[in-house]
Amino acid sequence: MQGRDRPPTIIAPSLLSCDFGRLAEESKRMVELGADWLHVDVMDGHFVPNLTLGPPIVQSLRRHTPAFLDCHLMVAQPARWVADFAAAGASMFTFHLEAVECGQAAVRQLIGAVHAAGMLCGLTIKPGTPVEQLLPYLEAGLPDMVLIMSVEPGFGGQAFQPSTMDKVRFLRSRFPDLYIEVDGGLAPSTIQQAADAGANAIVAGSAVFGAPDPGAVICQLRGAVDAAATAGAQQQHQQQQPLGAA
Ligand SMILES: O=C(CO)[C@@H](O)[C@H](O)COP(=O)(O)O
Ligand SMILES: [Fe+2]
Repeated sequence: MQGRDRPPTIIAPSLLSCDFGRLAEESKRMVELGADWLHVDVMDGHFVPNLTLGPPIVQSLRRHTPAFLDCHLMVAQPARWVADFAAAGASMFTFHLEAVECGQAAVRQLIGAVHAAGMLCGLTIKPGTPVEQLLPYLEAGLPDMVLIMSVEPGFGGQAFQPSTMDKVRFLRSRFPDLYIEVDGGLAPSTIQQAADAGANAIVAGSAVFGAPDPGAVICQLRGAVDAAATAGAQQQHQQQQPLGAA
């Protein structure tokens, strides 16, 4: 997914905030309202203190939608689940760096296994994990995406942590073409901070599903990210002009 240009704006409603009894309809509705991806939060009650869904539900959902399923694995031992998520039809398999206990070699091996299984691979970190821990993998061009958590993983509806945007700024300045996703507390009231920091992929659960007009919220989130990307590109262009050029 890496090229020379800044990656496209992606809005990914988090299905964690939908009515799970109507998962297929809600997924279709989000795509019709302009969602680019569907964000699927997988929690195991161990890595995080909450329990959600696993491969059988992803497989059922896949029968109802061709949408990009952006699976965020908040699980211990993510390597155990690669084959099952691939078979279920997951598009992106994003795992937590904190969940891999055996060091850099194990992380590299897991990224390779995700790719070999036919999925894109994302790497994610909690708010307390230093962003530098991602660098060995990014410098080697291994993950397709980085997910910067802007809340402690485990629950929807938490308050956005603005300090986590420093990590996004840091990554965007070094990797202009990297897919950088942010997740947690994103809403019309907080999107500007994520957009200005350089995030291109936005996960939003409660702000979208809790809104009277979810389509308008998707549109607002997209507008803020697009505008910040355009402003950033203009600034870069001006900086590249020789002194005295118009
Ligand atoms: O991964 C998570 C929570 O752990 C998220 O994907 C949440 O589902 C986002 O929900 P909001 O903060 O947008 O309500
Ligand atoms: Fe998530």
